Amino acid sequence: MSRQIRLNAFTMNCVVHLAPGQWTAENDRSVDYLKTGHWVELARLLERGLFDSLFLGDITGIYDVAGGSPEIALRTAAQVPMNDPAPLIPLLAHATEHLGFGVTLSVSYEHPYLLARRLTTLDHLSEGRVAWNIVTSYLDSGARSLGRDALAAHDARYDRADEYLDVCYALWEGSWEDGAVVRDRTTGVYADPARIHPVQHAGEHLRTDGVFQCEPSPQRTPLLFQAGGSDRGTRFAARHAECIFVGAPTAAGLRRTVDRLREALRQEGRDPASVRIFAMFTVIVDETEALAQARHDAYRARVSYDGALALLSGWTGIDLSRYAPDDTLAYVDTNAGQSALASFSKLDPSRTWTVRDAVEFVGIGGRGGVAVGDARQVADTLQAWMDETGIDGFNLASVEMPRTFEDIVTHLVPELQRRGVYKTAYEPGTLREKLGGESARLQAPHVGAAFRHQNDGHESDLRANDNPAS
Ligand SMILES: Cc1cc2nc3c(=O)[nH]c(=O)nc-3n(C[C@H](O)[C@H](O)[C@H](O)COP(=O)(O)O)c2cc1C
Repeated sequence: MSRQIRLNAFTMNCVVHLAPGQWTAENDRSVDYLKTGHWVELARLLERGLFDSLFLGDITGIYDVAGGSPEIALRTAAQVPMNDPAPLIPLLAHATEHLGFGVTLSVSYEHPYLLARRLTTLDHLSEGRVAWNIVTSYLDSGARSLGRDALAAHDARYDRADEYLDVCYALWEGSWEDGAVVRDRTTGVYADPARIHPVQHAGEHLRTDGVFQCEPSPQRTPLLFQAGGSDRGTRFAARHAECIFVGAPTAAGLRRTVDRLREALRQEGRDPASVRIFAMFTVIVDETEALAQARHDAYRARVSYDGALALLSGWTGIDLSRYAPDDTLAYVDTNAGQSALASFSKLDPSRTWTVRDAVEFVGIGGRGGVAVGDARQVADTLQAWMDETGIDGFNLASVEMPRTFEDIVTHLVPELQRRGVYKTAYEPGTLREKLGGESARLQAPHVGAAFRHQNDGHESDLRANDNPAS
């Protein structure tokens, strides 16, 4: 039987996500990102299309690498202005029943105690439908805005992130035992203090000493997503991620990334098939191939080259405005996102990219593949990418908001269902269970499961510093 294709919608709480220039079209609703009704309608549309989740990217800082200033990004709205994604989630959870919500939160600028509390709150209010996209942040402008001299070194960001995750696991899994919440109206006891444990951690980067402030949410640890593809990022993903988000413009390049990730999972002692890998992708689908092509041509004509240049320069950390458009992109290690530059250089040696090629490519859908056609053609392409690369599904970006997602729900989803490669109903349970997890909670051999309090169901005699985060 053909493998099931999973779909998430990939967007950000802003005007321009991965399609600079498109907001200027009369029918495009991207500027409505400030309105609650816009988001509620989008979430309901995605749920009608049985998407697994609305995946919200986020960045800290603005794109000021191109031209050495924020001018281009501000003028073209290239991921600025950008609102906070997290407050959307309770609103959208209330408007839907099954749709999951991926939220990007950086580990670089806030203490894990606060971030863990925010995610627990979201997991409660969505009844277990939250995923966390763990990022370490790659913009120097963000570091400076938050009072740092500069962005921390690339691999050091991941080292600190490893410790950060250990503190989060201890808070989510180890502080409150199952059964600690008694809620006994007769005795007036809400929680049993004997079953609630302070987390004591004094590590290289982080310290905490205290009881977690929140009672356990349905998933405790939210479903964990990660998206960094450098060598160090891949090791981080292999240790923590339950879902991995990758982006490469060609199937051959993507295959290399996926193979590397599955191998890293094996080395980490995890079943490589237990982690779901999603590829960034853009679909332009319509009733006929001619209609889809015409739409694609119109989109191409509207791409803001400057906006795309600002994005790609920010992702790679290289000011591409300083190069001639016909210069070839070559790989160098940078302190920003290493995998972004690799996508357009060393990842697929069969293809060379000039600066212009890469910027124009990024103008529709970022670093991911693009499929244009009628439903059968697009379904063929998605199935071919699944087979060729070994991914589990796609994070689909929009070009025209919300038309791209409307067309997917109207044309593509029924075609995938007819082929038996797409669900016809949601699975019950939390987001982790809907995505194939055996339980709402993290399970061994995932590293986070080891932080669970071992004494569930019995009188506690554990000292807090028995906790593995100590
Ligand atoms: C598909 C994809 C999506 C990403 N989305 C975000 C995001 O929303 N916010 C963010 O700060 N970083 C995002 N990143 C960047 C990564 O989290 C990471 O910081 C960056 O790729 C640098 O790490 P690397 O050198 O290991 O690739 C994304 C990366 C990829 C590949």
